[in-house]
Amino acid sequence: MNLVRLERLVKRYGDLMALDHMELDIRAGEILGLLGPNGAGKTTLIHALTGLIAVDSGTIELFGHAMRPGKLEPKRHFGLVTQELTLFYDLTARENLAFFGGIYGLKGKALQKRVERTLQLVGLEERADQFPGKFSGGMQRRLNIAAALVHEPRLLIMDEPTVGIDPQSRSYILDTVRELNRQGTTVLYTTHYMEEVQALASRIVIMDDGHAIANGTVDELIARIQLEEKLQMEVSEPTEQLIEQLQAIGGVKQVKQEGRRLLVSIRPGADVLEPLLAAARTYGGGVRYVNADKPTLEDIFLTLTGKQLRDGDGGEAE
Ligand SMILES: Nc1ncnc2c1ncn2[C@@H]1O[C@H](COP(=O)(O)OP(=O)(O)OP(=O)(O)O)[C@@H](O)[C@H]1O
Repeated sequence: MNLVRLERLVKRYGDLMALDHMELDIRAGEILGLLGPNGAGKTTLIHALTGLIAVDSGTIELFGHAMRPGKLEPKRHFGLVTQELTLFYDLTARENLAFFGGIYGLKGKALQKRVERTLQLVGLEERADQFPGKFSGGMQRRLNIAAALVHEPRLLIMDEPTVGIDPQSRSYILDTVRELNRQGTTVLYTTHYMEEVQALASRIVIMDDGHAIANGTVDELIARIQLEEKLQMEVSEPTEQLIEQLQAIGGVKQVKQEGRRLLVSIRPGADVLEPLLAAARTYGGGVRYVNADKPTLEDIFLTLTGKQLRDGDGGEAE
């Protein structure tokens, strides 16, 4: 079932097409990773999807309702974690959450229960009565996420929630997203960090120049763009005969020698490990070390867009 369906969305800023016939589905239960370089249109997409801006054309369907600015009903069912923190610094953590819960019409015991549950989920129950100005950057981000969660949305939309925070808070946030998803929340997760999407997302959409250029799991994307796999092998005696034998194995594209190390490029999906090891045993005096490098999302991204993902985001987490 699709919670979100975007069809042929167009958003222009003057001559610039920030969204250029963008298509996107979000399926119930998934963590969808949305990746794109600076200026690809990710934030514009999120703003359009959540009714914060009007689009020029195309359709937006959220939980079966058509979405447009000013429409309230679909807004009850999602939580939005924006890039900028949306917190009140003269309210405590608990009061912040009570405020955001109140906006959604929660009150009394029900509100109190949700606030406590959400504080616990993001690990801030000990800090509940403190003001966010006293928090580390990572803790402020966690409170910001909690503010989007207190009404228990079906869909959580996160726009680069881990930019510029410490590794510990980052890992806490990733764990929280996984836990929420396990409990049934669908997640749209936008990030510059490849490894986050690779670790979290059940499906990935890559966006560039205002539209989707690829869509699938990491394995599907690798298979689709036919990236070669690489294997490093260290042998006791790297003879010429060994290299000839390795090159003759079906599926092996190229063998390069660096001292005792052999770098073997393999056609995608070719099952060559056993014959490689057998040749190395027979003609190379035995194998000392083997390491296989699968193509990463980074490789996929570079191949598809010709761009590095992190050009100038200025907010490395480490
Ligand atoms: N209000 C606006 N007025 C004019 N141009 C805009 C406006 N908002 C966004 N843009 C432009 O639209 C394009 C898409 O921007 P958007 O912020 O959606 O990209 P993004 O993928 O979220 O990038 P980033 O990762 O840098 O946040 C960019 O070229 C941006 O400069």
